[in-house]
Amino acid sequence: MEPPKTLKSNIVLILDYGSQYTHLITRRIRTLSIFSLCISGTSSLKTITDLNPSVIILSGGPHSVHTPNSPSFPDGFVEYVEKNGIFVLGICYGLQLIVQKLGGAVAVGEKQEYGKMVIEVVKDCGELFGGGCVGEKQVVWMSHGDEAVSLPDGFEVVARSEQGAVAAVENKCRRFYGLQYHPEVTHSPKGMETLRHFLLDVCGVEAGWKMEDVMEEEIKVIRGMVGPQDHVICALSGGVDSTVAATLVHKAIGERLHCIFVDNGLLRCKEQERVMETFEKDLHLPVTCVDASVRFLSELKGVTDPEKKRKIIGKEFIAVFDAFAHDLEKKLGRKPTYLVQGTLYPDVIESCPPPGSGKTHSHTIKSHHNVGGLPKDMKLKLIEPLKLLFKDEVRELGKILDVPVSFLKRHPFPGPGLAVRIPGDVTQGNALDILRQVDEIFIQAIKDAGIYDEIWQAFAVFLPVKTTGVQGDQRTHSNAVALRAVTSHDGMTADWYYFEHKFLDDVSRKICNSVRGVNRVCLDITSKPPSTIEWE
Ligand SMILES: Nc1ncnc2c1ncn2[C@@H]1O[C@H](COP(=O)(O)OP(=O)(O)OP(=O)(O)O)[C@@H](O)[C@H]1O
Ligand SMILES: O=c1[nH]c(=O)c2[nH+]cn([C@@H]3O[C@H](COP(=O)(O)O)[C@@H](O)[C@H]3O)c2[nH]1
Ligand SMILES: NC(=O)CC[C@H](N)C(=O)O
Ligand SMILES: [Mg+2]
Repeated sequence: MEPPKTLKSNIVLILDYGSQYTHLITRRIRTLSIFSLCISGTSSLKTITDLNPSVIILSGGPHSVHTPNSPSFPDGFVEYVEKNGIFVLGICYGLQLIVQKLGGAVAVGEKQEYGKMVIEVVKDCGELFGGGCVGEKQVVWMSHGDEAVSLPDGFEVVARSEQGAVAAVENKCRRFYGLQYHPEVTHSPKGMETLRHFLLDVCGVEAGWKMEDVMEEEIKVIRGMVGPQDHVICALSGGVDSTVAATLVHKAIGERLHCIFVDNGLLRCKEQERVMETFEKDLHLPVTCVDASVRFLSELKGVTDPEKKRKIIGKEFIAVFDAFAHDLEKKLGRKPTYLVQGTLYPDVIESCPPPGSGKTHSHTIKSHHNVGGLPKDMKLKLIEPLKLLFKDEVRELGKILDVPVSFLKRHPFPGPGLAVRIPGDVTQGNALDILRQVDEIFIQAIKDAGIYDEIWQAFAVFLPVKTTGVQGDQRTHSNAVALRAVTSHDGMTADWYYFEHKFLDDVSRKICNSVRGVNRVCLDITSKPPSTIEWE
């Protein structure tokens, strides 16, 4: 994206070192009406100077600054920023990079800090948190194993974690600042306030950039891509993303859009019937349902590696879409050339570094079936109008497009469905059947308790272990299941949901009493990070 000319001096440039959250930083800053742009952390000095930023943010990342060949800013960077009065903020790896490059030291920390932490402001009159707040505590989200053990000359510690580790540093004169935690994630409740204060008050950036109207822009792009006679197919899952994507594309090309819902054998209890009914009743979009469960399950038989499972699912989806395009060709006399998917930015971030995004140092966490899981030789060209948006933004867009609230409020359900909730072979024993029953009881209990909307996503997991139980005075050796419910804003970070004990007690008894083959119920109490939301 080209920076707007008029705001050249108000650009916040993000140098990406591979953090899973780099694009959240970009997004959060844009919500402050400040233009921000993300490029690779190892970009040349010329690329950086050409953009003429007023603030540079160095992102987090999976590498350690004390290991050889870890990514860094180019030679001459420090001299350039100091000469031009540019403010630099390092976040996590970025802080460690500043410390190390300017003459301090970073080492593997005595304790690692993952997830929720409390930090305390230890310096009065610091710039990052403003004056007069020494002693103030706040909850922040950490994800690091290294720590700054000695600071470069002129730097001061402004905040420490409750474990005593450096949490924020600054050197006012040289305009270098660092946060060891992630202010950009919503699990750092005061993070946005700190970013706003830093950019507006400390750096003096002027907020004037308005987010373009995504809907109008996307409609223009789609009309430009698809010829006036071309037909397009849309993979519709009944979830929020594909529903919003379909509605948007329908607005752009009308009747030439053909939606397909695939039963891949990995759906939840009665999902096919429920989804088809709601499409017809609420959405008024024509949808063809294809039952492809046999081919998906036979391809998955005996496969235990999570990434292999995801790739197989991605490939099968495309094979089904190709066959649908072929059928349509017979009917319409013209083969659809485009496939609409409701791919979101987090799918892309976690699957692979998107080309041109500057994300060249990140690790692949998992191949989302609709991104990293796609076959290389697929013929249909992709239309993914939501590819740069996060879930909460898609819900906003859905509202503008008048998508019924019933759709927008649905918990996400991944395309690979129950396959990523049965670690190992999905076809083992009657795992799918057991999981469907347990999931149905759990979700119904959540709805009955009136807490569905408080939870971002909830589901059951089939554990491929057998444990000993006593049921009806008989010894049983049956499966265990786990329950997972999380709160989140965009699926990039998540916290586990605090159920009341009575709810858990009721639901656990109900599961063991009604689902044959289960004699133990566990609760997943891990945040993301260190876990991911799905188990595979
Ligand atoms: N059963 C399915 N049939 C057809 N397409 C599907 C199916 N499951 C997933 N897809 C495609 O894969 C994309 C990604 O799936 P994903 O679950 O992330 O999104 P969604 O289902 O649209 O929304 P949500 O995340 O709210 O469930 C979907 O947008 C859709 O294009
Ligand atoms: O359509 C999808 N295809 C996939 O392959 C996939 N993997 C994870 N998810 C969903 O993404 C969100 C984040 O999940 P994770 O923390 O497990 O990565 C959660 O909402 C997950 O349900 C997927 N959605
Ligand atoms: N999230 C990060 O930026 C982590 C930085 C570094 N890899 C560490 O573990 O300390
Ligand atoms: Mg889905």
